[in-house]
Amino acid sequence: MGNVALKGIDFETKNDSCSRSISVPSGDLAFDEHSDTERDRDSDEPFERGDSRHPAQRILFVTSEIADFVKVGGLGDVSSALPRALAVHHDIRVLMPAYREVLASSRKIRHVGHLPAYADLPACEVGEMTCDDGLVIYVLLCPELYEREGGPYGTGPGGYGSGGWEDNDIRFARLSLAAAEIVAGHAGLDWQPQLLHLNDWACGLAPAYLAWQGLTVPTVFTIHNLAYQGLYEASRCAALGIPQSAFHIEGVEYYGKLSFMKAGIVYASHVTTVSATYAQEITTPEFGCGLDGLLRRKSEQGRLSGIPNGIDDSWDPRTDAHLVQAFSANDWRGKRANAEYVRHRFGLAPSAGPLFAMVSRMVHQKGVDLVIEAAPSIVQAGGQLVFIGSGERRVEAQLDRLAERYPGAVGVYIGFDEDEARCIYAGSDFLLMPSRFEPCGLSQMYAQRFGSLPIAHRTGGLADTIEDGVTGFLFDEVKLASFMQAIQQAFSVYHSTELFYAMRRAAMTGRYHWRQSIAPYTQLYQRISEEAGVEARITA
Ligand SMILES: Nc1ncnc2c1ncn2[C@@H]1O[C@H](COP(=O)(O)OP(=O)(O)O[C@H]2O[C@H](CO)[C@@H](O)[C@H](O)[C@H]2O)[C@@H](O)[C@H]1O
Repeated sequence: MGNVALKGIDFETKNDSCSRSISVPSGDLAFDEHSDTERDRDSDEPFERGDSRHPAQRILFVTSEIADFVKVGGLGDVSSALPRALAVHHDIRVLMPAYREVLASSRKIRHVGHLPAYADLPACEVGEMTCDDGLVIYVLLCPELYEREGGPYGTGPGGYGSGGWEDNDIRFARLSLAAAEIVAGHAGLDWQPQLLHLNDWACGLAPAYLAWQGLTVPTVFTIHNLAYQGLYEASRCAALGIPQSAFHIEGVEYYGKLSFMKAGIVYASHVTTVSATYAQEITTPEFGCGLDGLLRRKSEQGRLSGIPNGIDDSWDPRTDAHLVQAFSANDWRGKRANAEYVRHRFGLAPSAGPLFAMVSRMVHQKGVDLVIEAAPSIVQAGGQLVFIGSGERRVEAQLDRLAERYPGAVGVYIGFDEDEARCIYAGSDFLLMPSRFEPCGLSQMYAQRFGSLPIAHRTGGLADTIEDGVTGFLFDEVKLASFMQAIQQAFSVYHSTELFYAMRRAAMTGRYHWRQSIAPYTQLYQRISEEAGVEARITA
């Protein structure tokens, strides 16, 4: 079809089983080699450093993983990309534990601070490292807590859930307290943040430690996944320096246990999550993980909001050096080269049928059980499947059995490999994402950018970032019948080449860039700083 502009054109598939029409979104879809990315850059950058209407602030972004060194899932991506996006306007620095991977990197670490022991939390040093692009990362040097063989959360699959380190309460209370001490100016650094941006349960105690010290510091607590809460026995409070008076329903107590996640929600100035739909969903019993009442209250007070994640410039099929062949929209030969590579890599037979992929932590949340159930029908209809991920051992074993049952049609790689993941997004035709819940989801955005149409449950960020029948397919119920309907539509579209390519092109123009997050975060930082009575200093 060449470089056609689809503005205003409705594609009507001739196939009955997929008779919806697609009106291709976002105006001008004419592709040229410089298309959307450059246009986005011009239009989505709302603030300049020194914009007096929105004072720049000194922000400490606290995280338990960052893709530069160690990534278990989406939080690693966010921690790497969001501070860099916000740095166009703010003086933002990162704090994280000095894991083995951090120490093994070639970056120089300068000792800049010291934090004394507190309760059972050991003393530690603060190191400072500077990335090539100037991002400053403070690392918490405490070898007995962080320097060990295994993932950031434990030795278990994917690092989450079972198999967590036994002293995770101490490890992440230490991280939280360090953040509180740095913002209070007690670490001896020559830089003092005005605001803390905390992420997930591992940093949840930070606003609580501040509150218990009587300090009013603006804090944002971002929930990336409410299902992982950091729950510990009540008897651990003393070891973590948590006052007995805080162990009640309005404090850190959660059904008789201590909850780091709840501490973050209760004590932070503002709670965000990573999509508008998930922000609403977590106020309901179905998605609230027992915290929906508290979150409803936060929402009613205007202290809960959803700011969607984005993707960074590295996710661009025209320039991504990880790919076997770079490609742009309409250059389907380039995309096919990646498909051939993936087929070869996963031992699949050459095929003219569609290639379905799942790139995910293999856990209940992600609905991998549904994909396993759907697999025989997909294969029977002429499709092939590749899986890359790790997670629950039982699920991994099921995937291995599936691959044995369908040699040449199903390929499985149990493990984590970002390079391969990128090739899979580039080579696949459809990405399967039947998540039971999904706070935002990055994989579906990466897939769209790489011309792989997501087939996803209409929930959380998936509902917000996929346009059903335009850039992917959404289904309503986490049930095989509902999922299969969407898969059948995908097959129909695949066999209707013109429509398929139009959807691919529409998906590839998705405007999910971090630049779009700068304004909402900046406005939020400003608001809570004003509320906390903190004068945000203008740093021109
Ligand atoms: N085997 C493998 N090899 C290589 N890469 C792999 C991989 N398995 C997964 N990945 C990568 O890990 C990331 C997964 O991120 P997601 O946001 O989709 O989900 P996750 O549940 O981890 O994140 C949580 O936090 C993020 C961030 O806020 C939310 O978007 C999300 O909804 C929430 O569940 C993607 O970059 C994906 O490519």
